[in-house]
Amino acid sequence: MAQPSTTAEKKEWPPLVAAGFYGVGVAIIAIAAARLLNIPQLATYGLAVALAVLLIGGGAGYLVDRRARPVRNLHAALLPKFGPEFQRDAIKVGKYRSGRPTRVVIEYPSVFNEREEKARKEVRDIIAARLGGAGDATWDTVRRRLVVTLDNVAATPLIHDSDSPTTDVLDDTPSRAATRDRATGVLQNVLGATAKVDVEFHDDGDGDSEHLPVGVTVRYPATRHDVSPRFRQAVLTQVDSKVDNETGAWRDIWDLKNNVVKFQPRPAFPRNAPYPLDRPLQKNALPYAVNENEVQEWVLGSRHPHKLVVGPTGSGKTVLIRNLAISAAMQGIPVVLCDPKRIEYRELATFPGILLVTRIQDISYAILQASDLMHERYNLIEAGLVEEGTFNKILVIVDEFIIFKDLVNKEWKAGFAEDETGKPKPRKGEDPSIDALSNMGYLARSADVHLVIGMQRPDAAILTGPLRDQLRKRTALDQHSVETAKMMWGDGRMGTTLPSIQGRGLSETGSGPEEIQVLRCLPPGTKGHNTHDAVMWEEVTRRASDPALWQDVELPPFFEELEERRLNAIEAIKARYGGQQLPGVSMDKPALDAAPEPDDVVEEPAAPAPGVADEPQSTLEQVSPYELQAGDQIMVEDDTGIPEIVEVTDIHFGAEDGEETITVDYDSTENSTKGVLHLDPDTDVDRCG
Ligand SMILES: Nc1ncnc2c1ncn2[C@@H]1O[C@H](COP(=O)(O)OP(=O)(O)OP(=O)(O)O)[C@@H](O)[C@H]1O
Repeated sequence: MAQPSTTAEKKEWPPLVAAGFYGVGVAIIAIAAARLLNIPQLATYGLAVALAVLLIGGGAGYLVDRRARPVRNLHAALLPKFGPEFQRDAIKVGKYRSGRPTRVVIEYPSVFNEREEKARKEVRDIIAARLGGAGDATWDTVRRRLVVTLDNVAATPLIHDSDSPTTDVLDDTPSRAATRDRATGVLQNVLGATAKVDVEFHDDGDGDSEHLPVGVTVRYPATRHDVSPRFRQAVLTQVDSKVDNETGAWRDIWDLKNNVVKFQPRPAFPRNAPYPLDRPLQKNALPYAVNENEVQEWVLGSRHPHKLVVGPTGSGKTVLIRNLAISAAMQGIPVVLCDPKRIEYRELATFPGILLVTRIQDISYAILQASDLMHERYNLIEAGLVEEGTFNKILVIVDEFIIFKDLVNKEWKAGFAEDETGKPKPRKGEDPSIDALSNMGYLARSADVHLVIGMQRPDAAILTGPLRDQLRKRTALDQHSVETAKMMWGDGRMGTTLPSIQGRGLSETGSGPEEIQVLRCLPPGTKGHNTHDAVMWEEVTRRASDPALWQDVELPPFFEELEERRLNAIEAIKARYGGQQLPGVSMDKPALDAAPEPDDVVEEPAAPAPGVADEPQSTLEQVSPYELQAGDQIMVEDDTGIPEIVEVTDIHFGAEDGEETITVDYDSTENSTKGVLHLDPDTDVDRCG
């Protein structure tokens, strides 16, 4: 229904009637003049002129009217779309062929939203129906002008936005037309209303998939945003989420010079990407994943000095960090691998070049030692004895950083410092290793010390603190929460549509965050380990064991010291359990037995080691120091951080400077020594049940 016009329309007479009025007028004037002037011939001439006016004026008027009629009809039909502001003179016909318009320029009012594909299509359809023929519509959004060029011999009245492939559009089935509209709408929304979207389908596509596109090409108006990886990722996310294809995902290929982006169905991403043993390792490059096209490596250097790995339990974080550790070891780069969860990297305990540190105090010590080494290297550079960047590289990995920080700070606060008089006093602040680690973030790169920080979820202290810029080489595994996406990539949409596949995530690849699959290299004893993994692990171990690799590498002295502590701690534990090894824990080199394929692997509950299950197990319970009694067995750590069980012989309660004090005398059964322990009244103690 046409809306009523606010401007009064002029009454227009049909051309013949109007010419008749003029003719009669001329005849009346001629007759009147003949009578008045008494010249009878005037009436004869006048009637002849009136007849001529009637015939010529009527004919010409009819022709003019015939030309103007389509425009008039078009105006009436477009009025509901463009609103009352839209005047008839806003439609100008540039060219006619055989009396029908072939080029029309329409100036549309500002109320019309040409960004909506649906609205544009309605306008195009009206023009096609009123003017007939097929053609192009070009929208000039700045001047609010629509230029339509028509080939009015075409049988099917259809107008498409310019640059769309006319023949394809004409061949579209309704479902393909719907896909084309959808893709066009989605892409014009993000790349501008004048973006030209060309959607391709299989020539012979039929059945359920006939409407699924096999390619989309977009020519978009020049924009400064397209150089931003984040913008490009956002465009891809839109297409991925809103336009279907056969593989379920798209890849984007940008031609920034020509403002063109092509989308192609992305081949299914591999669930398993074996560690590329055939590929020669580039110097200081640690392979860890594949993106869609190639192996991703972290090149230890000043561009990306340190790496952050985020992944919830079971996402494949351990596998990724293990890849980094073994890649480094295979190049003769010593690795300090700190694992506060203690059992994630057991198989690396015997791996050449890798120092596995699992006890909280040892991890703190290892970090402080690495920090000292870094400062020592600075001394050497400053003294002109060694050139910057020429030391042996060292990789320091702290997995489960948040857990470590929490535990080490608890222990720090539970300990005592001495005041000026030598009396114990509570410690304040954080364990020194936390500060040392933060300083290493800034300084370590020049000393060829590189850090890997692993954690289950992004930690604001790391990602907003001073380490942030040093940790640009990031990987986040698993489908992201909005929070993770924001903290890791500054965009709450990134990674939120990732499939939940072990080892799948987003990684900073140099051209922005990209989807990756972590390389598979599973040692014996890990879930899913099969015969291929066994062969691979044997080869990886063989390569890292090459003596030529290590002959010029000087391992820092704390490597030996901490390794000895670890072995001593294990021996102490074995001794406590009568020399029996705990179920599932093996310090021996793993046997490379044939194992089932990954899909068939069913986790068997670990069988208890012979003898162990039958023996009464000691359990630890946390009790307040006030509950302790003489004769209780409690767990303490010696000066080097090795845990041992001791027997309480006496307890003294007192007060100093208004603060309660608790002192415990004990006997160490393992070392046959006596000792004294100062306990914090608010901190629980591990008592053996
Ligand atoms: N990239 C991968 N390729 C093949 N399998 C993988 C991959 N990543 C993980 N897996 C499988 O998932 C299991 C668990 O992975 P991983 O131990 O790395 O998890 P996680 O994130 O460290 O979790 P948690 O902290 O609980 O140990 C592996 O033992 C392996 O079977």
